[in-house]
Amino acid sequence: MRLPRAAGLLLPPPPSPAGAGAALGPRRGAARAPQQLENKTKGKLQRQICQVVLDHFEKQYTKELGDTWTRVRDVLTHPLCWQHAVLLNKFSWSSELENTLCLKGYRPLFQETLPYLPGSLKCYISRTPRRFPAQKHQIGKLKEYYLLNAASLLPVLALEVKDGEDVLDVCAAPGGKSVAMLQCAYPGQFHCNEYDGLRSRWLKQTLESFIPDPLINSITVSKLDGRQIGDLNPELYDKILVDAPCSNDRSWLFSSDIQQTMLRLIQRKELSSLQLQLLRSAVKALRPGGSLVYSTCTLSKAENSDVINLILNSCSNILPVDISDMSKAVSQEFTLLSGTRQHELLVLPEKEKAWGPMYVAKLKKII
Ligand SMILES: C[S@@+](CC[C@H](N)C(=O)[O-])C[C@H]1O[C@@H](n2cnc3c(N)ncnc32)[C@H](O)[C@@H]1O
Repeated sequence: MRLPRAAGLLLPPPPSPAGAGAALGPRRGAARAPQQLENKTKGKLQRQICQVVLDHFEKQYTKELGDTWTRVRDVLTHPLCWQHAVLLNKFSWSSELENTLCLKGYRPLFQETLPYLPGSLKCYISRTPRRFPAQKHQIGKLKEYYLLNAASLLPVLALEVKDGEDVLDVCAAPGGKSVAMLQCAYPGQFHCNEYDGLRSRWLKQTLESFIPDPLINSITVSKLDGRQIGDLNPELYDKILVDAPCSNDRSWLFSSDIQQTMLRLIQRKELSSLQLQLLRSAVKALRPGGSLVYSTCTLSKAENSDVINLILNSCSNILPVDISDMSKAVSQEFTLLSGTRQHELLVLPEKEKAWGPMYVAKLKKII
């Protein structure tokens, strides 16, 4: 089955292996073939930046982020400096894998004390942008690790899922954050939802690749419009993740279909309204006393703090939750936008810390 690429957890193609052509040796006459092969490979790997999107972002993010945007743009437009993290699967743990990672220069991502960091959540990163090979799906065999943008773990850590809690992942495909939550705790009910049919199949396949049998049977996977879940399942969950559909700055910058790109840019304004509706639905689905985390992988203020302000100003039973202790604890590994409020953070990609963009906000329901 050929599956679409992930939104939010996508990684760039790996850097071209050094000297790929040269490795074939210096035979005269044959010299052009490896060079051509190398150029062809490079061509595939060096994806084209979509100028329309870059111009659009340039205008908006210069206004919103000032000089910071220039540094972020330098990372976003150079996939060869993008990094990836290796999230270990506790259900298929291998000491050999950890040894290999260490030998290859990887180290554990979280070395500081965080307000919430279950020992079972293990993630390795490398300073250099090399890519660890992805594992193929094999029927009957669990995968040992998941490759992801390390910032994708921050919404999961902010949610603080504990054993026995009823959890909903509203926009779950391809499933990276669902898998990460299941590394942290054994929820009572775990409900993963994805509206898009194809992506929902992808989500199922991710869960089957990482989660063992008795546990996978207790997970509900649905294909609902997340905007309806609040009415269908009112006050059912202790913890909810709304990892919303968003502009996805990283992948939009490399769009190759100009018509689709123009349409996306025109429809971009409507994303905030969809995000707000998903949040309102999540608020309904939350039990009093429960909490939710909202996240996106865009820098856009309209899709981040503006959406959170709207929900805070329109729902009297919703309060912001202070996540500044977590922000402080992760500030060694992630570059965070300064001046955000205590209930939110924005990860800015930077050289050698090329994680994000990732916006995270935490809210709780009081009655
Ligand atoms: C940012 S991605 C989620 C990534 C996922 N949480 C992960 O970590 O792998 C957002 C997802 O929301 C889905 N989506 C879009 N509209 C939706 C809706 N109305 N209800 C539920 N999901 C929706 C998209 O198809 C997309 O898969």
